Amino acid sequence: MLENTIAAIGPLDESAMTAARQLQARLTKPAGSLGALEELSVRLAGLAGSCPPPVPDRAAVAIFAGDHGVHAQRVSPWPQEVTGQMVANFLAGGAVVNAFARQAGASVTVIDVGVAAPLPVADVAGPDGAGTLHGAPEPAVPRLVSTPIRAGTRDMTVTAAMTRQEARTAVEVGIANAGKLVDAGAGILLTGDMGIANTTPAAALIAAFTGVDAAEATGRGTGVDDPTYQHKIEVVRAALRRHTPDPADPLGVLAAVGGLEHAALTGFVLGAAARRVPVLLDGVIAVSAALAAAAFAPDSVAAMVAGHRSAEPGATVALRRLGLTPLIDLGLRLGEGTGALLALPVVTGAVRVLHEVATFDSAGVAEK
Ligand SMILES: Cc1cc2ncn([C@H]3O[C@H](COP(=O)(O)O)[C@@H](O)[C@H]3O)c2cc1C
Ligand SMILES: O=C(O)c1cccnc1
Repeated sequence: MLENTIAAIGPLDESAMTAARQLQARLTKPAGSLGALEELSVRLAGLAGSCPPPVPDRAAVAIFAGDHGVHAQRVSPWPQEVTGQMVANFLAGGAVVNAFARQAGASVTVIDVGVAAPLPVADVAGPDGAGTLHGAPEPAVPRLVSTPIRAGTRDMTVTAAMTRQEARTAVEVGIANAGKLVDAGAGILLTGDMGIANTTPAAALIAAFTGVDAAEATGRGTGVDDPTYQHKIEVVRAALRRHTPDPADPLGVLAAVGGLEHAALTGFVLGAAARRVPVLLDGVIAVSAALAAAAFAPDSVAAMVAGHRSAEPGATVALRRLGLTPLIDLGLRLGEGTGALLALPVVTGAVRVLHEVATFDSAGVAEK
């Protein structure tokens, strides 16, 4: 499945992009006045192979959840059980991602690729547990997809986080879920993540794929103090020294220093690119996975839209390498898919312009 997906990923359609540029020039606004939205609309036309491209409606956020053996190195102040507890919170509709998904009208799917604790989902009451909704579209009930690959990764400072086969299975779970959501009608996919300690493998992936030092790729995650931050950098450095991952072998990099949700997100991005559907990236976990996707298939970058600039320094390193400019920059450092959801109306707006705005000719507006 991985090889077929990579083979299906191709470049943008130049003629659709030319048509979109020409249409932008005829719309009733000064040329270039929509800034980054104009180039985004052109790129989405190239991705869809049509002008205008479809409005990216029926947005779907996929939250890949997993645990991390490297948690044993005390790289996060939070106990590992929080991963499963937050999954239950997502399913009950009570997390920040749920509030933003209701606002954006996006569906929420949680995919368990390796949460260590048994999920306490039997107690989940449903979306009404989230309290009163104010004027939001009726929320789709968050769904759980249960495809655990192992009960968390191994500790990457001791051994490879995953076998190559486990990493491949996780990538393929991501591809399969992208395909299922697109088949169900999603016009845009959004990345989400949950996994206590997952900013540590994200930093290791970013250092491995870009070659920056561990100190540049590593951030404070949920908010570690100064001594823990220095220790976290050393943990990332030790893992890289142990495995010397080869950036030309993305499956090997994911297996050595990645996480189950990072690998699944890699597949999710590849799956979106293969189906020529845009994938809106969230924060540092998403962009670390996007680097792996770009290593598998350089053309997959054409399907990626950077939702926001995470406060994690590694995110900026990764975005620079991918050549992506984030749509919003609000100092967020939460994950879950929250930054991607906030950026969704920007993407929808960029495409809606091509569908709905009058031309100088049709509206009888004089040109300069
Ligand atoms: C209550 C809570 C909700 C979260 N939602 C996302 N994350 C985020 O924080 C975690 C990564 O940070 P670190 O590497 O420092 O552990 C991930 O689970 C990520 O999704 C959360 C973290 C917590 C504690
Ligand atoms: O950028 C993110 O997505 C992020 C940052 C800190 C903690 N968890 C996620």
